[in-house]
Amino acid sequence: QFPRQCVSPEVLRSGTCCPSPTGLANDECGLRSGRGRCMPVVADKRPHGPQYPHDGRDDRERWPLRFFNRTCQCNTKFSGYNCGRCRYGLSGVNCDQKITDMLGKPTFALPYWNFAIGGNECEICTDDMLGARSNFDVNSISSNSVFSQWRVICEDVEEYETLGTICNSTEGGPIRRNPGGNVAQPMLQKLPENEDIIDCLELKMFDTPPYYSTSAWSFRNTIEGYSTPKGKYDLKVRSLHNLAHLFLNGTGGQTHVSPNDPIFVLLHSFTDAIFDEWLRRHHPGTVFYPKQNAPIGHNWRFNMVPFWPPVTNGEMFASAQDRLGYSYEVQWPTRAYTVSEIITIVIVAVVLAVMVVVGSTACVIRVLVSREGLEPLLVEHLHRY
Ligand SMILES: O=C(O)c1cc2cc(O)c(O)cc2[nH]1
Repeated sequence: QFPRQCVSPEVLRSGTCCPSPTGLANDECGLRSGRGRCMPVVADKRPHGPQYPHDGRDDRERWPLRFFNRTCQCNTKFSGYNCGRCRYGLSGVNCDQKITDMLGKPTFALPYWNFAIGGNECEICTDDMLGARSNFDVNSISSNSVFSQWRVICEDVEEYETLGTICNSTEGGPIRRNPGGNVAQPMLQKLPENEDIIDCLELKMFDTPPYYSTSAWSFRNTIEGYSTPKGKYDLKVRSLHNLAHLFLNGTGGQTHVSPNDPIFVLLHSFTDAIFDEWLRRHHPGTVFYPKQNAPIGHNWRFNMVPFWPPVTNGEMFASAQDRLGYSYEVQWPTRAYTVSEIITIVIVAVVLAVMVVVGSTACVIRVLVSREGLEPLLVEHLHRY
């Protein structure tokens, strides 16, 4: 997540990540043209909750101070790690031209993997997409795929945990993947179902105490995949996002290396799209971040990890529309109706149709009657009886 210019040993030692957008000296963060300036990072000092057991040893604490204490702060029209870009909705050399037709014409699209199709096939694991299974080794990617020789970096967890270094390892072995092939754990051999997404979107609460992988009835923990798709917590369950990872059964199923498999990006853009749909149904205002006692990075107004440049969760959830100016145009499947529901719908529709026909016939008779001059007689009749 850090800009490449900031990860050399010297820059890391300095604790300052303030590159220049022009490459000129004394122009860090575009200072010369008023784009931004290099400023101390503000990180919330309140303690995080006790759930995560690596207190004092986790790089995400008080993000991003373990790595950098000075970063670019951009003036209103500018954005990016070096203030070299325009804020969303503006364009031009000086970022002073409004892009007016943003909503009508989306300017970008994200590829995704719809993993909620059930079954034990990885539809996108073909050689013209993310790579088929090798004919010679079930855990490898076919040599006809561009990803067959894709190497894993940062494989060595120990290097990271014992030396406390940022991963700078040389390349490891090739990506491993055997989708749906974990015979020892049949529950991980099947992808999530479409119905699971429909169920998790019904959950109204964004999160619930203890704001962790043990939370029940929490949309966050359910989409993450630590509870049933309806939100019931169960230690043994793996669903949705987690199940898609574990289904891959290889590099993509191991937390510390999974981003090395290019499927990771597609799996996560689909997960994000489900979250986006949840936000649109339940409104961003309902996203609940506790004031304290959430795990690292999750308390209200903490910087989100590992976002760069630093952004607090309050800023992030101000509103997707305000910050980003776009919304998805996704047609989500609705729940399939049962036979008895269909019969009820048909009966209600027929009754309504009959009422409309009878009502309009009565109107026609009434008009005809009044035309014939019989209305006074009719009124008298009604009064009498
Ligand atoms: O065991 C899990 O639930 C699990 C594995 C795994 C791998 C991964 O890369 C993730 O991002 C999540 C995850 N969960």
